[in-house]
Amino acid sequence: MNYLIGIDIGTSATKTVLFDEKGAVIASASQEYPLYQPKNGWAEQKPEDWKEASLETLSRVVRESGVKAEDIKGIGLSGQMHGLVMLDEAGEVIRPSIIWCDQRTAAEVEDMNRLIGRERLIEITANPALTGWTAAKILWVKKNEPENYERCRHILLPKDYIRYVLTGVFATEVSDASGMQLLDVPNRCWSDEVLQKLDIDRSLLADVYESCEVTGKVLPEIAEMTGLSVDTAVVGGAGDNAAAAVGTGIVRDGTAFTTIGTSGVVFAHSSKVTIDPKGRVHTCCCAVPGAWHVMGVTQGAGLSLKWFRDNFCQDYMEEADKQGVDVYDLMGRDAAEREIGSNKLIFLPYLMGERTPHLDPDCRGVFFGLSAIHTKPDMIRSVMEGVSFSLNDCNHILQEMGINVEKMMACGGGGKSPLWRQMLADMYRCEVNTVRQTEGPALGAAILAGVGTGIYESVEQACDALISGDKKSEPVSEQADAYEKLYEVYKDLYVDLKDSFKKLANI
Ligand SMILES: Nc1ncnc2c1ncn2[C@@H]1O[C@H](COP(=O)(O)OP(=O)(O)O)[C@@H](O)[C@H]1O
Ligand SMILES: O=C(CO)[C@@H](O)[C@H](O)COP(=O)(O)O
Repeated sequence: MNYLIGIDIGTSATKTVLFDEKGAVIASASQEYPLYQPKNGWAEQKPEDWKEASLETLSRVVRESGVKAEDIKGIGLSGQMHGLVMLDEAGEVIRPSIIWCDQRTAAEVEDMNRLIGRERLIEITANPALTGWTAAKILWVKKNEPENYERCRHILLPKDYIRYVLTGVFATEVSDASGMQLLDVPNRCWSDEVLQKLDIDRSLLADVYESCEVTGKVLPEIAEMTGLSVDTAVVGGAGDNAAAAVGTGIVRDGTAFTTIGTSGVVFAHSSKVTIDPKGRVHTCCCAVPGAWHVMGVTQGAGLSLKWFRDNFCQDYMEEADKQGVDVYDLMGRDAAEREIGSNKLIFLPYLMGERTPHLDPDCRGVFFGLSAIHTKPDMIRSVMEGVSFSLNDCNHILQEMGINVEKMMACGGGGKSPLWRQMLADMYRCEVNTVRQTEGPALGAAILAGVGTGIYESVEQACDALISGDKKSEPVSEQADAYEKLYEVYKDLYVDLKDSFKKLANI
């Protein structure tokens, strides 16, 4: 039997899973790490933490599975997108990674529009200049930390740094590279024009592969440390959303998924390049060769619920420990008992600014309508509803663009919650389903490794063979009507508060 490994470098943790070629989980391990917020709106993580978590979880799955090293044919990498990793001549990390939800680069976004022109940038990179994307972060370091920029010899994305650790190779692939804003997305290669206009040296960037292509093999010292073989191939892999698409079988037109991880994403597969002229959703290459995807992004989805748990739910955490159950399940159980609209309490999930639909780094979270009647379960429900309203914004834009969605799946940590899935089904007014295989991005990355090493014929064939449907959430029309009224208020709130957010940011 052949075996494959998927490694997903998430924002909350790295999750590594060893699968057999039929897609069964043989062993899995995960390791968490912190998110640093040195200032309001800034977000950083340490690449060294990702490295330690990747090597530790790899060693654990290889050891615990008892599988022979030579039977592990390939590793696929998946990871949080857009993060900037800078390495010096010796391959050492220069500074903490500025990650996807960091919002410090408003001035650099303006610079990009001035240097390239908004329309031209969209034509080449399929997206407008975005604060969370890598190019603006590179310009920020260049301007604010010239000594670090001077020392920099290699610019990598989070999962591509792990590739370098495992193989010694500097490589990336089209899906994640799309989120750097330096890629010619329709033609799937670096854009000389963008690089030249932003004055970024091409030699700093890694070579670009397709997601299934083999990029290197495991280094001898890593094989020794983890129990892997030097013959194990490492394929391109994919950004976490493109990998989750493969892991949930979203590889054909008409299919889409909503993921609630730290961020929230509504993702639709597209066999052609489809661009929102207003730039509210992203268009990227997907992991299926010759195809793309469109996705709307909520900056603080699971992040909002985690923030609420960490700061206000000590009681739930103690109770969950006592009962030996998941704290989110306990919180969800109480929230499910509250009525739709959380007793007229509306949450705006803009804790880290917002991308879709506002593209606004300055907006922030709001509880609107607080009354003395409200209790903690109302607030938990309100957070979950607010995140769902934001995902509903994403879904509306995909519809407005004429993207036909016949099948909507749910995944990510928050996708495990039946309450959250029901909210999405009601707001979208369509079925929201899950797949039996819950490893999402890790499974997607392992499938890509299987295609690259010749175990599977194609991504589509592997998905058809390995992925099967599970739970269904059907929309309930009275609930959908109730959410629709609340959604109108939710949408108005941003319009009403936009200027106040800016004023507050400028103090
Ligand atoms: N049982 C659950 N019910 C609701 N939300 C959950 C549950 N488990 C996890 N979550 C949410 O999912 C988030 C983590 O999702 P995950 O996909 O693992 O994130 P990432 O890929 O960003 O590391 C948590 O922050 C939490 O908000
Ligand atoms: O920025 C994006 C997509 O554009 C995020 O989806 C990141 O890729 C982080 O993902 P999670 O840690 O939430 O999975």
